[in-house]
Amino acid sequence: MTKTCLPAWLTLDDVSFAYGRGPAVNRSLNLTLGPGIVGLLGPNGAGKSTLMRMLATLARPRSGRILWRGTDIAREPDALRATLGYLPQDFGVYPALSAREFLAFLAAVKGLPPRATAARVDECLAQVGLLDVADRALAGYSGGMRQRVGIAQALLNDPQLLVVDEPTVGLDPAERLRFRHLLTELAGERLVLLSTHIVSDVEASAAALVVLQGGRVVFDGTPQALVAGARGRAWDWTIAPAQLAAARKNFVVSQSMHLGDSVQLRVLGERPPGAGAVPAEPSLEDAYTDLLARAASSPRGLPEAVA
Ligand SMILES: Nc1ncnc2c1ncn2[C@@H]1O[C@H](COP(=O)(O)OP(=O)(O)OP(=O)(O)O)[C@@H](O)[C@H]1O
Repeated sequence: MTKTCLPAWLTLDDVSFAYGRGPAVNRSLNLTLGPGIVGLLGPNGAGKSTLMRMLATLARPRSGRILWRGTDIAREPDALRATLGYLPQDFGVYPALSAREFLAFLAAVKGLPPRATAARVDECLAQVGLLDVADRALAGYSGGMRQRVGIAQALLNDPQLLVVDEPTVGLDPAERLRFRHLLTELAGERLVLLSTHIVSDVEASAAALVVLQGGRVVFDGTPQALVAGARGRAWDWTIAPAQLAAARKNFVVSQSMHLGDSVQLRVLGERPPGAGAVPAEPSLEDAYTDLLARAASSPRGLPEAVA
């Protein structure tokens, strides 16, 4: 996927982007991605959507190059567009249309050959599990079903690069799970770039993670490597409820659970937070929380251990 995996399908070479005055993506963006699911994690405002818009050829980097299989997409955007599927964060549907009508419309917009459209639309609806309800008006679809329509439209041209921007926002847990399974099924020989700020969205499926913060890549590697970076820095600590506010203020707390008259915390940091704290095995969520805290406190935004 990133760094270690070949072949390199998508390469970002010193990419930067700015809206007006402030940089949204800094000059140092360098990534090499291959097929499989790549989770793009980062807090709000990290630059995930901006990066995805550049990959979808909707925004041009201010500097640097994005290469799709060796071709600079700024010079030859069609090389990528022909094989790109994109589900934007703000994907909207025409509520009066059925899924089948809506996809047929988008197939025409995308220039699919008219004779092949009906069959391809049904294939895509089947892939996302919506064939049975294909003739129902989209107004009656749940949020999760609408997102699956979004994936179906992104699949119309059988893309090699599928860019999916925060697809699970607003979905209930069952729909979220179903959506994750769907992306795993679709990955195969595609590069699926899935952006989210929810670690569990990518925990089970992504073989590679890229973490952005403040427009910089602060981690690029496997989930296992991210967890390894937090080993020795996670502590379980049981305190009285009255100490909770101070603990939150003074330490990086990734989890807290009230147990009767005490509170059990998972704290991240170099040293034990206090008496009675015991070492713990960090989860991916812990490692991500730790990474963001370290990146935020580092002057260059890059923690030494993961740079
Ligand atoms: N159209 C715009 N004009 C000006 N600034 C923008 C615009 N879109 C985004 N930004 C700024 O660029 C930075 C990166 O935003 P971006 O939407 O790419 O982040 P994100 O990681 O996708 O965040 P979120 O999870 O909230 O969508 C932020 O500081 C944001 O305020």
